[in-house]
Amino acid sequence: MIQYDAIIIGSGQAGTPLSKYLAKKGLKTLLIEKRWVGGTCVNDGCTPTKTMVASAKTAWLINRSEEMGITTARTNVHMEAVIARQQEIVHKMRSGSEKGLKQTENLDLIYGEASFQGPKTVQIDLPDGTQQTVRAETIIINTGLEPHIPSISGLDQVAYLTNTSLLTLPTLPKQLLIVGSGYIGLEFGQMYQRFGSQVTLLERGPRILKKEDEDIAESLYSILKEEGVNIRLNTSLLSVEKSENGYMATVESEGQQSQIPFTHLLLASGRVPITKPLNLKTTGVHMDSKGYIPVDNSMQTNVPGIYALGDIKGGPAFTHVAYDDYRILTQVLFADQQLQGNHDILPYCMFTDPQLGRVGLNEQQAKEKGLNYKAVSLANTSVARAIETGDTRGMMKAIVDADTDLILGASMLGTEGGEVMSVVQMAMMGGLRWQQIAQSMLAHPTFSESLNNLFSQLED
Ligand SMILES: Cc1cc2nc3c(=O)[nH]c(=O)nc-3n(C[C@H](O)[C@H](O)[C@H](O)COP(=O)(O)OP(=O)(O)OC[C@H]3O[C@@H](n4cnc5c(N)ncnc54)[C@H](O)[C@@H]3O)c2cc1C
Ligand SMILES: NC(=O)c1ccc[n+]([C@@H]2O[C@H](COP(=O)([O-])OP(=O)(O)OC[C@H]3O[C@@H](n4cnc5c(N)ncnc54)[C@H](O)[C@@H]3O)[C@@H](O)[C@H]2O)c1
Repeated sequence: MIQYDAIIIGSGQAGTPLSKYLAKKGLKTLLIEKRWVGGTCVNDGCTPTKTMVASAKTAWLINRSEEMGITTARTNVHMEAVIARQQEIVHKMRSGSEKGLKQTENLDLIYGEASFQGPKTVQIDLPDGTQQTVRAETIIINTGLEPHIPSISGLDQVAYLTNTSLLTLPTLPKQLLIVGSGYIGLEFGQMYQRFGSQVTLLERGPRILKKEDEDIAESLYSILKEEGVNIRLNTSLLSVEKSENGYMATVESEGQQSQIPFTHLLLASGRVPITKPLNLKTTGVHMDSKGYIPVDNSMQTNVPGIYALGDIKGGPAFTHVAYDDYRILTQVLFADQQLQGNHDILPYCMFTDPQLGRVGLNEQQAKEKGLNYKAVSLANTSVARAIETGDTRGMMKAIVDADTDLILGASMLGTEGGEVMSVVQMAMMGGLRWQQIAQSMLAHPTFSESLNNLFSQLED
């Protein structure tokens, strides 16, 4: 049995940089990965989807080029080339990351599935069918999430897709049925509608984006409808079966059953923690009812020496949160500090087009918290940069504290909404009051310049 100082299970957005950091600090470190280095983000999350969103935007821009005074020949989408471009970028990032790990002194990378045999002992099931056992005083779990597969009658008869398998499908689905209208459903749904599929999104709730403000969700809903995405709200998928030309779905909406034909099915109804294979019962590490591993402010589980980072610990599931967990743990282990991620001003961005950049509180959260707030919004039809660049869809919205004038949060639904949101995030981090943004000189004509107009409405 090989003894290490630290073992990291899962090469995700926290585990990968952490393994290099620990090894550089002189700890004999082992990183165990069952699939691909880089985890979800690099391989079947952020990188491939945003690469394909860019291809889909190109198709969309070409299709409306006449509005900008340019005519082109008919648009042809070559799915094989779109997928090849995406895979090339993914492989480049993955192999760059793998090379960096392999070149790090004091660091071993072993491909295989890890499971605990005790609080300090881990077994690795290697790809050749053999096992290896390793030990360490410090063990970090960074195993992430996987797609939730809902129990739907007839699903075993359908070669359904997930966010992983759709990324290597070389053909364009004719009729793509998507279960779930969360980030994954919306990003893929719009992307494939733009590539030329007829997309139907099923959402069992009464609206898309239930965690976002209703006016923001409504604005994005209209944008997607306008592009031809068929969104069925209050609708649950009951069963699927083979039909003459593909498949048939039976759905229920407000007590009524109806049928939807489809050629491909994407399951995007949420993601679940990968904890089962870890055999945590041998460690005494607690899981919650959904299988997430709760941690304290120092990222430690209830068992001393076992830590959990990234999506597996529950809470917001984003790459930058996992990376922040890595930063926090390095402070805890080497600077003896108990830092806490500042999730009050948590930023995130959904990469539909237009993007939805979000930071801090939205109006419904401010209401739920009973805060004394003011909300202000600006349609992008009033944003000079949006008019000039030919895309006035969406809106800007901000929430401020009515007592302190500090900015509580923003929702930026618009072209480069993520970038404009980041400007507001910096203002929040710096403790600026809304008047300072309303009266500051911002470069003309940028999207961010319209923050002047957004916040100056509060002067009335
Ligand atoms: C389609 C999609 C798009 C996304 N887009 C964005 C985005 O634009 N922006 C954003 O911020 N976030 C995005 N996310 C979320 C983001 O990918 C995750 O939040 C992030 O990857 C979480 O990182 P992590 O470190 O927790 O784990 P992961 O990146 O999920 O890595 C976990 C790793 O652990 C490995 N593993 C699991 N069990 C074992 C085991 N027993 N033994 C060994 N290895 C194991 C897995 O194979 C995996 O490589 C997206 C997610 C998806 C699915
Ligand atoms: N741009 C980004 O940052 C980005 C992009 C993609 C994913 N992600 C991360 O991945 C996580 C998972 O995304 P997701 O979209 O899979 O999950 P989600 O939980 O965000 O959304 C799932 C949706 O499916 C609906 N649903 C669930 N079961 C259903 C059913 N049987 N029939 C109809 N609707 C059903 C839910 O009501 C919900 O609206 C996100 O929370 C996010 O953190 C981030």
